[in-house]
Parts: sequence; C-alpha cells; structure tokens
Amino acid sequence: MLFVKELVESAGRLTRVPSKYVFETTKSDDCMVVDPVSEPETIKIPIIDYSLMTSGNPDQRSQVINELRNACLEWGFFMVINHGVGETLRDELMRATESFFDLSMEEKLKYTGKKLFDPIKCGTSFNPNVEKSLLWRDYLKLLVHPHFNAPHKPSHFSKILQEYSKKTREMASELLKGISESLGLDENYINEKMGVESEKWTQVLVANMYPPCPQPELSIGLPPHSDHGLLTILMQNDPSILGLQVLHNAKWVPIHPLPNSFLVNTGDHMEILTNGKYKSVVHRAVVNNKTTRISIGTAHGPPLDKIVSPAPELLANGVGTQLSLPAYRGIKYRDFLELQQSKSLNGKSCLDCLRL
Ligand SMILES: O=C(O)CCC(=O)C(=O)O
Ligand SMILES: [Fe+2]
Repeated sequence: MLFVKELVESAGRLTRVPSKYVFETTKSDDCMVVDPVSEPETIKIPIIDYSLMTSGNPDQRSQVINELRNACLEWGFFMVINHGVGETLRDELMRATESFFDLSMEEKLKYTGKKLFDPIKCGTSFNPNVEKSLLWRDYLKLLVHPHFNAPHKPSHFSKILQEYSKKTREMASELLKGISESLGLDENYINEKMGVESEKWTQVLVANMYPPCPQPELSIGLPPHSDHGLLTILMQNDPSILGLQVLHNAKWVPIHPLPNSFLVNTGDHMEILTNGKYKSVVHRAVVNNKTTRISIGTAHGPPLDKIVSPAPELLANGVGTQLSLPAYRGIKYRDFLELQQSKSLNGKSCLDCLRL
C-alpha cells in the first residue's frame, strides 16, 4: 500500500495526478459550487454559541435550542463557538497527528488492519479494494469509546487523544440534549435511548490527511457522503485552508471555519431516529495544490449492538394527529457500519437501503 503523503514526497515535484487518482464524477458532483461574492446569502452557515446553551440562563438556552432546530432542519450542519475546548489541546492534538503521519511507512504499516472493526486502522483512500479510483487522502481511524485505543507512537499521542475524545463526547452529549429538546422531546431522550447516559455509546475518531495535489480539480479527498452516526464533530489544522463542502439546496457550499470553532454535522442515525425530520447532510472534501490539510472528526453513535429505528414519539406530529409511518427499517449500528465500509463512499447509498 502506498500512502498519498509518501507518493507526494517520493516523487520530488509531482506535476500530474497518477491516473488511478483521477476521480470519476457522480451525480452530486455536477452541482455547482456556491460563489461567495454573488451569492453571500446562501453561505450563512448556522453558528451555535455553546456557552449560551450551557450558561444556566433559560432564555438564552431556548434561543439556542431554536437555532439548533433551524440548523438541523435547514442544513444538517453548523459551527460551534465558545465551546470551552482549549486551543492548546486542539493544537497539541493537531501537532501529534502530524507527527503520527510523519512516522516511517514501516511504523504506519503496523496499523493497516484488514478487518472492519480493527480498533486502530491507518490507510489511504476509503476502501481501495472496491474503489474505481483512489482518493487523495490518508487516514488514521481509532475506536476511542467505550474502549479507548490509540497508537503507541508518537509517545504523547495517546494521552492527548484520550483527553480530546472525552471533551468532544461531553460536547456531543450536550448538543444531543439540545437537539432532543428542539424536537419537543425530553432533553435526555436521545442520550438515554442511544446509550450516552450508560456510557455505552460509540465514538470513532478519524484523522484525515490531504497532501497538496498537483491537479486538485481531477482528484478528490473524500467523495460526497453522509456520516454514519448521530453527530460528527470536526476540526481542521488551519481555518484558512478550504476543503470541506456541504451540499445545501443542491449546491456545494465551501465551509470557511471560524477560528477555533468546531464543525458539526448530523449523520444517518440522526435521520433514522428522527424518521427523516433531521436529515444527514451530504458533504465532501476537495483538495488543493498548495498546503496539506488535516481534519480530525469524532463520530458519535449508539452502542454497536443497538438496533436503531425511528423514535415512536416522533411518528406523531402533535396531540390528536395521525401517526405517520416509519420511513426506515431498524438496523444494528454494527451492521450499518459494515455496510458502509464494505462499499465505496457514495452519497447516502447506505441509508437508501433502509428506506421503507
Ligand atoms: O475533511 C473534512 O473536512 C471532512 C471529513 C469527513 O467528511 C469525514 O471524515 O467523514
Ligand atoms: Fe464525513
């Protein structure tokens, strides 16, 4: 296996993308990319002030819950500011992640596990065995909760990962409370049903590295896809390096992260649980020819053995109204992950398999 990082570094000055990295466009790639100058209104990304949600002031909280509801209904994506996760921890994690990718091929190859549920997995592309073309992306994927796993090198990586995973779990749990409330449910509804309260939920951390690409228009870092869990919390190395694009009203919206913010999106299990009220958002990562971009995402989902189906409470739209039918069949989280990882990443194809 050859990582993109090593391909770029070994080639001296790479001027062309090798043909196996030329990405075939799919339907949603035909969508236009929003031009921020002529369409500034379309890129008003929702911003959630986390500190107002947790300040203890009920008016401020209900204002933020409203904003969360709109963000989930209209975008499936929002930026979180004033979240209380220290800049130092974020920087340390980013530096340690860079050092991990800088390890020798020999070290990294120790983690190129073959099995889907290998708790530590380092690799390139998404699923090179079945993909028609390779992605301009290397990755490290760790199962960090309920059992914590991390590589031994670099030496301080594990401690930083553990702290960061805990902080993002706390944030995810608070956001899920707010989201429950925004759906008219008890604030603990999702956390109770999804094993958050019992500490049995699943957290997977993925670090993506996208080295500079000589022909960025021909290749892609991650093709259009939705995430599997309930919520994904993402940060990147430098807010000025663009890469993430979110599909909104059939157009790709490039995300300009606010400094020190987190990017949060709803995943397929949010869509299943809410019976399609809050949909998972399709997004992709494009590459550039100047700088390496690194993003680190934590996906938060139910316990692996939990079968998730639409919440009965959300099948009725109000007192006295008729029940609507469940729109998705229930599936064990583990089976959903297996389905997604056995194919190439392709829009919402896994969720489509569950539609009733
Ligand atoms: O690199 C990014 O911004 C997006 C990463 C992503 O979508 C993922 O890891 O699922
Ligand atoms: Fe994603």
